[in-house]
Amino acid sequence: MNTRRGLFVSVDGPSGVGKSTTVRRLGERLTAVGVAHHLTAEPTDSHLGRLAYDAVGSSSGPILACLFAADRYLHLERVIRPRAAAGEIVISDRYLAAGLVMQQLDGMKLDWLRQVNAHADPPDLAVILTAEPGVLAARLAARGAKNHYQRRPDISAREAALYEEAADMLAAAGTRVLRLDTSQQDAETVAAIIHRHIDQLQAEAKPVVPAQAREAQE
Ligand SMILES: Nc1ncnc2c1ncn2[C@@H]1O[C@H](COP(=O)(O)OP(=O)(O)OP(=O)(O)O)[C@@H](O)[C@H]1O
Ligand SMILES: Cc1cn([C@H]2C[C@H](O)[C@@H](COP(=O)(O)O)O2)c(=O)[nH]c1=O
Repeated sequence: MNTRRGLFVSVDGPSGVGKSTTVRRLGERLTAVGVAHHLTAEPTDSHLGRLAYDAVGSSSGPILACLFAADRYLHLERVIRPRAAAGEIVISDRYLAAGLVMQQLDGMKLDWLRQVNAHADPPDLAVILTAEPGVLAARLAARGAKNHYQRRPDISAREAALYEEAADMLAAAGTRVLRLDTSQQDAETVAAIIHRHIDQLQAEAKPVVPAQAREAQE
């Protein structure tokens, strides 16, 4: 029986900073040491996630904010909460911070975005990947833009500043935030740092005591 407590870790950060690459590397590391985990992402591949994804570029800020938040709530109900409760390490490529940042680029105010997302569980660890704007722009150019946000000329500096602000806000609200500057560190090194923090969080968490063992102790 798995007696370790599950954890929910989100990985966010500006366009092209390396979220997907880092999450994949982290998954490989956890697999190598036999830790039960689940890699997931937002938008999800549910009907709501597809609706949100397809609306990017053609819908206004309020519509996008509500669609992405609805997908987030479904993600929590169907994937994040049940899997973490079953003892898995759930790692999401984009989560709440994306909702607080991307829709500001669509003209929405941060306070309103917080309210729309008020019922989204805080992650046990919110990783915010950062890099110098010049590095971000170079990574985006090398990989290629995937959406209309990434084709804006000043996107890297603007997003980097908004993620800093979102990280401050999450930390002030009591969420454990890990900011990692990836400008000089490859994805493997970044994944190894996150892995160490996950180990630390698990060591701090009380193990789940199965009911029978608890009764025997009492
Ligand atoms: N730590 C790193 N150092 C250098 N290059 C990296 C690092 N992490 C990722 N990359 C490279 O940067 C590019 C963007 O990476 P990736 O697609 O993982 O970013 P992303 O943040 O998931 O992008 P998006 O915001 O579009 O979802 C890729 O070419 C990837 O190989
Ligand atoms: C969670 C979330 C996502 N978005 C946008 C940002 C991108 O355009 C896509 C995600 O695609 P990627 O492959 O991860 O780059 O969705 C958003 O606007 N708001 C959100 O909350």
